[in-house]
Amino acid sequence: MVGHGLFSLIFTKRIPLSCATLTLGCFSLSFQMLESSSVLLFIVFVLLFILLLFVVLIRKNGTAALIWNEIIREKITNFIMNQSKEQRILNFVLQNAVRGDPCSVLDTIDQYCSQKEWAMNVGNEKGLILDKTVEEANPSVALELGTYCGYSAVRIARVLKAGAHLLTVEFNPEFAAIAKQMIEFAGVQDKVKLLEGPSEEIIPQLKKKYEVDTVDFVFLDHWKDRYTPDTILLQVSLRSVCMVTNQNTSPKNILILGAGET
Ligand SMILES: C[S@@+](CC[C@H](N)C(=O)[O-])C[C@H]1O[C@@H](n2cnc3c(N)ncnc32)[C@H](O)[C@@H]1O
Repeated sequence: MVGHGLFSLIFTKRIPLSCATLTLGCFSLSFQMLESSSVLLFIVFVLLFILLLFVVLIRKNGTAALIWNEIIREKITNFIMNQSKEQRILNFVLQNAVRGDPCSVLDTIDQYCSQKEWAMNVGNEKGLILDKTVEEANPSVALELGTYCGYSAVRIARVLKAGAHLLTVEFNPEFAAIAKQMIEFAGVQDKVKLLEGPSEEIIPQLKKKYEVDTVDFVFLDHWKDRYTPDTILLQVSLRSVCMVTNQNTSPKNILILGAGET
């Protein structure tokens, strides 16, 4: 009807042609706008729905929460702050812990990781079992595979007897650099030697390069696919007495923290 009226107006020349073209253009434009705004609205609605689903998933599902926190959120924070999570942990310790006090360093790391960002330290709960196991083994030479930021290295070093020392192995250069600063700040640097490199290369060199004949205590806390091969390597290369791990996928005769003896 509207179209017919417009055409009759144009053909009876009651309005100029350019004006009619403009009116028609306005009509089609507003129709297109209406169409595109409803498409836009639909897209916004779908995105909001996906977001809602994602939030529910993160709250209900541990894996989704881990993916969100460890991959997406952490990458975004790293990008915005131009800094890694491990660097943020170290900075928090440098600003809030007491220099030369290992317990204060451990408490500060625990505080940061429980309140701000989760990190793969052994933590206080398993840490208490680790302390007890080290004290019982009373090692002269202890070995840790997987230093990360140095949390467990500080933990082990602070309960070692006088004259004893810990060798800790880390293949990630960034983590190794952070752990060195953490160990120094905690004041246990005289008891800890950080060996940078993959465990599979370091273990066979322990005897010749680092003059280690026996390790009295081993804490396996690196990637779990290396547990069995590194245990075998340790048995071939050295005499190791007490082995402790943080995971339940380890070889037999190794104490699993929090799970008793296997
Ligand atoms: C679970 S974290 C260690 C946490 C640390 N023990 C603590 O409780 O503070 C595992 C660490 O092992 C290191 N790692 C994994 N495989 C390794 C290997 N084959 N040699 C040396 N380091 C390794 C990783 O880079 C990571 O920093």
